[in-house]
Amino acid sequence: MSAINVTSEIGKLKKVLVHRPGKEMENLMPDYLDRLLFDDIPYLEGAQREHDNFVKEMEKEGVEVVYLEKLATEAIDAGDAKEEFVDQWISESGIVSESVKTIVKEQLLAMDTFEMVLKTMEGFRRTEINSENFASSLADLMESDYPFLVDPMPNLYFSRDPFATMGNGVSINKMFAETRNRETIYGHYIFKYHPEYKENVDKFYSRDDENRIEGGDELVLSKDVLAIGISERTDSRAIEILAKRVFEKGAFKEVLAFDIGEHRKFMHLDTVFTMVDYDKFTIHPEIEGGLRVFSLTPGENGEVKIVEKESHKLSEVLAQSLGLDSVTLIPCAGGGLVDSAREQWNDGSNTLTIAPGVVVVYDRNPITNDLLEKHGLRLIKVPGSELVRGRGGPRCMTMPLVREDL
Ligand SMILES: NC(=[NH2+])NCCC[C@H](N)C(=O)O
Repeated sequence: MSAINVTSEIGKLKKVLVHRPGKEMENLMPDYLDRLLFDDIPYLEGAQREHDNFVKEMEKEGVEVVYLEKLATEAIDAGDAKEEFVDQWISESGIVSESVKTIVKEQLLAMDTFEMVLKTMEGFRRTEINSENFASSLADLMESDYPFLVDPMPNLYFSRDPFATMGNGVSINKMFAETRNRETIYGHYIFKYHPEYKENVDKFYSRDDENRIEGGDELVLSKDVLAIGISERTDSRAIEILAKRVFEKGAFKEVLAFDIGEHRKFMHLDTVFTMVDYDKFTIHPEIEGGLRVFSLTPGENGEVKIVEKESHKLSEVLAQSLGLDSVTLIPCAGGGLVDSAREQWNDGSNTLTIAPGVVVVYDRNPITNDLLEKHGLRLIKVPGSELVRGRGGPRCMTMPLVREDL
């Protein structure tokens, strides 16, 4: 029996993984926001209040919420892998000087495992290491004006992206930017050592794979169909490789690849498209009409057959692949140029469905929310004005581990 079961985007959510924003947020600086994929600096206590409320609302609906930092700690302890983890984290940290590596390793190993996990997420300011204690390398001296020895990982609360569950398996991802690719170490250790997740979980992708793919692009439309965005973050080659592997396992029968172009504002497919009911989707109007969609299905001799869909109308493609007479696409903020741009930017289309027709949304997108309610959806509206400064919404902040089958 696998600890992972995710055969749709809308089946009743039973167990979900999140990360509570931590001190990594207090290592965001205006000069380095681009490097860390942020557009503003959240207020940590406000973001934590909003995140705690988000978790409470899911728990009120009967969802078991587990935290990445806790699962990673349990996995590292279960595998007696603290030094292995620290060595790997240091090798990916960007620290150049051997003496600094030694000092940082000693500091981390002196902490209890949970504290160590949180510190690896937070990063190290240069001032945390007494400069007299280490012989600087030339590289260190050249970088002395950069205030961090090790960058923080402020995007970790977007637990949707570093790995993605699908069927009874997982895609541990290779991510677009270095700042986020480092995040995948936690999922790697969970699926390597955690007693609940180290066995009976199919591994469809690995952080050691070459081509990039991120969980915001990976949607489980049904027990048979995956939708994956070709985007700023996900390479078409990665989709082909993943499709071949899920087909080999008999896990899915079709992968729909949506070409959404390479745009920061549409960084992932789930920023412009999410499933909210058996036959209803939120959509950003800019992708509704002329989207190139490719259907990947099992071919001869284990190959993948790829066909470009003739129709560029998403509604037709979805109805056909999901075996529905028709689907309803609900445009973000009603589709108006100004309103939909404003509300998509604040993740009006990035909804989390916790049961068919029951959807968690940010309260700050009133036009989209009103439209969703008019389509008969029950909304759970949560504040997110600090959380959204990282450009992510309720779907971004969650990774389903168990959903009931439909
Ligand atoms: N699934 C999502 N839409 N995730 C949003 C991630 C936002 C994050 N700042 C990034 O650029 O990666």
